[in-house]
Amino acid sequence: MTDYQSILNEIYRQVMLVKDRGTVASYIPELQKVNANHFGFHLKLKSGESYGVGDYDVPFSVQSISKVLSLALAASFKNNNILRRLDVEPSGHPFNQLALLEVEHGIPRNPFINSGAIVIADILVSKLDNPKADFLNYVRDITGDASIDYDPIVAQSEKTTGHRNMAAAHLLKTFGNLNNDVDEVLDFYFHQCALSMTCAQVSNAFFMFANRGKCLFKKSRLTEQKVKRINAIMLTCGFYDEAGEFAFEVGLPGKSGVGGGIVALLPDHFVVSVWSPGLNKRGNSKLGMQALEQFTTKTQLSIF
Ligand SMILES: NC(=O)CC[C@H](N)C(=O)O
Repeated sequence: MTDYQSILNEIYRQVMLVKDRGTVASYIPELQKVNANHFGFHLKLKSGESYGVGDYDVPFSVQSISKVLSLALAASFKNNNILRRLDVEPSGHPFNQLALLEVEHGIPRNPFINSGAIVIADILVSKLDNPKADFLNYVRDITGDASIDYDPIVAQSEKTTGHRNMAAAHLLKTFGNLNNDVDEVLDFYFHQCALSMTCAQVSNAFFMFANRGKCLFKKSRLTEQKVKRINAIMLTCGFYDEAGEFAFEVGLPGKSGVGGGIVALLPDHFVVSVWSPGLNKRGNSKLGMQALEQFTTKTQLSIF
């Protein structure tokens, strides 16, 4: 039997030797205060068994990792019109790029770049009675963990500095691809990104994507077919202009966030979550990518 804990310990030992941990995100001022030396790694097998090393129980700002959960909730509604309002192609550009949105008439390339996630936020604002509370309850529900919450300071920090997202939302509005009030949609989006979760909680939230739509203790609202599709979008678009590199090095569907978290999964096998706040040039966790590459190499478990 594979000794997962020893594999995690070995990865931890190796990443601790790395000198260049990347750069902590600074465009959201509150994120810059996070200590770059954190490192957490958590593995959850389909059987429910869990393994962790380092700071896997320390909460961090999940940022764009939340975009998969908002997509999952939006996709669970009938008549969501998702595929009429955005595409499912990799953008090959940074997550906050605006040029493509203008050229492509307000149809975002995919739900994981910011403009696409803002369209998904618009759908949720339309569908939910109390968008922020209902989305939080959804995340608590799929993880079975009522302690998960937003970090209001991070949300406020992004609200005061998120001019590119404001520009994206206004551009979407001019193309008729944003139905609600721009400020209301962005307030929801900034809170969604400011969810504070540990690696262990992120693994639990993403368990349903590795388990054909079933959460740890209950059925999710997602059909198997929708899970298959969301996993495909994670593989092709989860890392923006580094999606190819992640598939090449790690070989799993996954999603990153500028808080330094990455979650990845092998359908029917496991979910793995890693957190190291230092980012590479493309805004993905530098050590996180390295640790996941080691994990799929050592275990020989990837979709390829
Ligand atoms: N890649 C990310 O994690 C970006 C999320 C961040 N909240 C933003 O909108 O810029």
